[in-house]
Amino acid sequence: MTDQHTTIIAPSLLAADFLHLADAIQMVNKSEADWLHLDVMDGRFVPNISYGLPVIEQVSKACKKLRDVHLMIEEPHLYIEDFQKAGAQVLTVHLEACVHLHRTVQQIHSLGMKAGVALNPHTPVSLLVDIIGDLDLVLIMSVNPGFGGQKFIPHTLKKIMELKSLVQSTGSKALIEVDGGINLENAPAVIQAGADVLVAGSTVFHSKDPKSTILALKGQVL
Ligand SMILES: O=C(CO)[C@H](O)[C@H](O)COP(=O)(O)O
Ligand SMILES: [Fe+2]
Repeated sequence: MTDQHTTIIAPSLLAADFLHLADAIQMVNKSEADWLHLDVMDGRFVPNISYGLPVIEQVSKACKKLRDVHLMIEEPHLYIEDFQKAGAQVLTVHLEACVHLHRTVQQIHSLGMKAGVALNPHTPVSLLVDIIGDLDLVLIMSVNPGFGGQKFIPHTLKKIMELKSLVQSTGSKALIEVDGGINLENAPAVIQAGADVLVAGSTVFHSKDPKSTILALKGQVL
């Protein structure tokens, strides 16, 4: 999607203190984070409900970083324009939730957003062969979607490598984003496997010094 040499860090607001969202956004604005990751859960595609359009609209007004919206919802095609109006800049839908994935990607692009497709841990990378050329981003779920604070599933490292080969062999511009259970211990291996973007919720927002943790995730210790 963009020429970049350092890893993009996208803190996930899911792990922030919801009573003090403004503080969390100011921290992200002042940090070396590149994006803000926003997780939308509908209680149907995943067994949890997070936050939705009104929250993203307000967050977008205050957030100076790129808004990376991860839709864990059924029938996401019904809400593409709503999320664009709320301030989404990258909009990621789950392959498992889309019957007409190509049409949904076209819809996202027609509204001026970057389009991402997310894969659950059990969904093979090979299912992307006929869509990879149209994507700006692929999100590899490294936990089962629905909750923050879960443990990284090790076999997803192999999927990141498979996706990297697919991206390189097809000349796709898609960035590889990895989401779930990322911490300071596993981040180097995830980057080594081919990740361009690391999502980190608990590791950033539950740390004593979130700004330093963001730098450390990038491999630049303060
Ligand atoms: O999509 C998600 C969960 O479905 C979140 O982005 C992810 O879990 C981030 O949280 P953590 O870094 O705490 O695992
Ligand atoms: Fe996410």
